[in-house]
Amino acid sequence: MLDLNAVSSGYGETQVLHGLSLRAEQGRVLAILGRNGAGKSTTLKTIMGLLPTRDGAIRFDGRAMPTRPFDVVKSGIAYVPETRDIFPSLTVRENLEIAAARFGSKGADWTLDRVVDLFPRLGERMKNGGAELSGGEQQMLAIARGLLMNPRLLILDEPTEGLAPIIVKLIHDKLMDLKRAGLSMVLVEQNFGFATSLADDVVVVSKGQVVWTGSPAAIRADEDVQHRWLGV
Ligand SMILES: Nc1ncnc2c1ncn2[C@@H]1O[C@H](COP(=O)(O)OP(=O)(O)OP(=O)(O)O)[C@@H](O)[C@H]1O
Repeated sequence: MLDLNAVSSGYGETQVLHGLSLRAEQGRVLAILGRNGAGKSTTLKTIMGLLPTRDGAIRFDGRAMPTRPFDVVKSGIAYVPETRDIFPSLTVRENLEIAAARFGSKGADWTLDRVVDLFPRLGERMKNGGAELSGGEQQMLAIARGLLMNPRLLILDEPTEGLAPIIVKLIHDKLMDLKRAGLSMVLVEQNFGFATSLADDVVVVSKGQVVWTGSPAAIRADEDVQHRWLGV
């Protein structure tokens, strides 16, 4: 579904990805793991067109990925950034409506009602401003907004960062529901247990390259790999 072939990218003079290759398969969850600074977020930003691909190629469903972020989203990829990026001065409803109006389509699968069914808490907070939400509620809103873009692939950067264990479990269960419903996902996550229990496939990134590929069961069983590449 999504293919990165020897992709290089970075910030100004700093090259961060050095020929990174990976594949995310249709209907599966791919977890990208690695230490801080390995290049995981940079990989996601490059996929989304927020950073230009300097070398190599990205393909989505066999076609060259568009270069503008707007066109990447239009092609069917929604991105939930680490910073969540909700509009703090708009209400929950307005945050959702903007996403639906900009990227939704008539007869689309995901509607306001459906994301509120998934996250009832958001239904209770519809009139609250983005800035009034807890971290967990902001994450729910960021995911709901992504879904309203009706993606074929949902990309999440550290969805559990800074959240209390009970909210981490809630987010886990919701993402599991989405996975069971057949949604393809790419997940960057520091929480090893969270990532390996959701994922079907795992890649480990170090210094801007993929250094290990395998199944969640294989990496859970391999303390050497965990120690060497994740510092677990
Ligand atoms: N805006 C930026 N300008 C310059 N360098 C950056 C920028 N953002 C990240 N970097 C550098 O790129 C490298 C990879 O960062 P990246 O955010 O992709 O790491 P990561 O694997 O996602 O880790 P983390 O969990 O810390 O986010 C790091 O060395 C980082 O300092």
